Amino acid sequence: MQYYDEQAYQHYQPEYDQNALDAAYYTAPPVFIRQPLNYHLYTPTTHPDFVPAETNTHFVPPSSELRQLLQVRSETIHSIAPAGLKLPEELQGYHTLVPLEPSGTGVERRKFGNWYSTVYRAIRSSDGLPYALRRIENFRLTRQAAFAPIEVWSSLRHPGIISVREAFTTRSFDDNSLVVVYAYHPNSQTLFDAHLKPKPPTYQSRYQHGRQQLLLQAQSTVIPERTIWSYIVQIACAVKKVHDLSQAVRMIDVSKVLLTGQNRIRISSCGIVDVLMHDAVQDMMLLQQEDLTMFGRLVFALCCNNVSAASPPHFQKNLELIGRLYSADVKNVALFLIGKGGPHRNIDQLLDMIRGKVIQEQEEALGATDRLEHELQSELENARLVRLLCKFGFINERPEFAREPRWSETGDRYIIKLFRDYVFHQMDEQGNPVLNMSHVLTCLNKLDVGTDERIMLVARDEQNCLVVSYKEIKACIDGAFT
Ligand SMILES: Nc1ncnc2c1ncn2[C@@H]1O[C@H](COP(=O)(O)OP(=O)(O)OP(=O)(O)O)[C@@H](O)[C@H]1O
Repeated sequence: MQYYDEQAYQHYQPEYDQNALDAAYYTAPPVFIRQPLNYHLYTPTTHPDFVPAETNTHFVPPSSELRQLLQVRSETIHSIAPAGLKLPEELQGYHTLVPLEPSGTGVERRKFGNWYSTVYRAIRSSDGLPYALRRIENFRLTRQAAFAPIEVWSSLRHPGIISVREAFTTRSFDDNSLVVVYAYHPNSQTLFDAHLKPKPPTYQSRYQHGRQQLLLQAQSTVIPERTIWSYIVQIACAVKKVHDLSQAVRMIDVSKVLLTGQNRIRISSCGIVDVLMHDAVQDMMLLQQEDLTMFGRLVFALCCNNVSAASPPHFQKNLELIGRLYSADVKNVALFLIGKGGPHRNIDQLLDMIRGKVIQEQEEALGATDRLEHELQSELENARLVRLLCKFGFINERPEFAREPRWSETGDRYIIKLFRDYVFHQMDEQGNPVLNMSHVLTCLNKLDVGTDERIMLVARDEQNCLVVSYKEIKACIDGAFT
């Protein structure tokens, strides 16, 4: 059985030190002490050879990392905005706004078409859930009909597209703003931030003449080919879905495609361009062609680590760079998308070109569902054991009911008390308490099932002992609880 994984904590930074604790003890404000969680206290149900929980699979990180990732996401959801931002208290049924991007002087702002935009997280009052609100500043809606595309987008669900909830205009920011509400994916990053943003050099250690040296080294900016293919397949599937509905995505850009999980990307900001450009007459065929071109530019940008890699005057040089860094297939896809596939190219032709890669992606995705099912299995155990412990909590040690025959620790209830001692209060030869988590989990799992295995329960004074099966103890607990 694998339990507590020490390695999972080697990067753990306790958020306190003794001085801070002492100071906090004597001065009133309470401190939040974060205890490291035992992410690994679960009983595996399948041999790791079949569902490798420790290895890093394409979409799912190892168990310990996965749990920490989910924990950090949960912490992010509950974080609050720094004071003094003067954000609206309430906005069309949303509250507790938190900006998702830095603001203020010195922060470079890119435009969304002709408009500045800001993304906030906010809680929707009606369901208490977090959403992402993209606000387009200083936008005046001329006709209500401009919201028609939002209806279409809000009924579209696809794993490669961030779902749209609704859109509205508001004056709560002291201007005319358009707000489109999306599903919120905590801790997601734009592809630009994840891959193209210049990264600070890191220290690498190496040994020379028997001594360790730390050297500053630039981080590699080359995205592995496997990742590039995964992104291409995911975007292609999302575009296919949209084009099949006779719509166009209209915004495929490294700053608008989000990395929401390990190698998992989703197109964000859908529907906004449709509202902003509602008054312009549009030919859907042309817009769909434009989608493919934007997709091609994105592939160029990712492969060359340069947002404008597909633009003149360096197009040819960058094409050669792709040829050097990646296989001919990647280069062909980039060229096809950028326009060399002819004026009538379509998403189905692209999907035909990358069939092998789509199959590989499908296998990885099925592997990921197996892995997650395996992880869920341990959570299931978790929930059952918590329920069992709650029952124990209700039943054990009720001195106030000592004379009440239905509660007192006689008969069946005496067995429960002895079992509690057997599970939690074991002593070693020197009389020290034994804190053996795997013993506790094994006992509780057997109790949960009610196995026929028999154990010997010894009274504290060691004068009496009882041999009972887990099945009998389970019946005692159920009886007492009921
Ligand atoms: N649906 C969402 N869920 C979670 N985070 C999101 C969502 N949409 C956007 N974000 C986050 O909000 C931040 C700002 O998004 P935005 O699209 O404005 O990116 P940007 O890089 O700041 O681009 P721009 O300069 O165009 O504003 C990004 O960090 C992005 O990850």
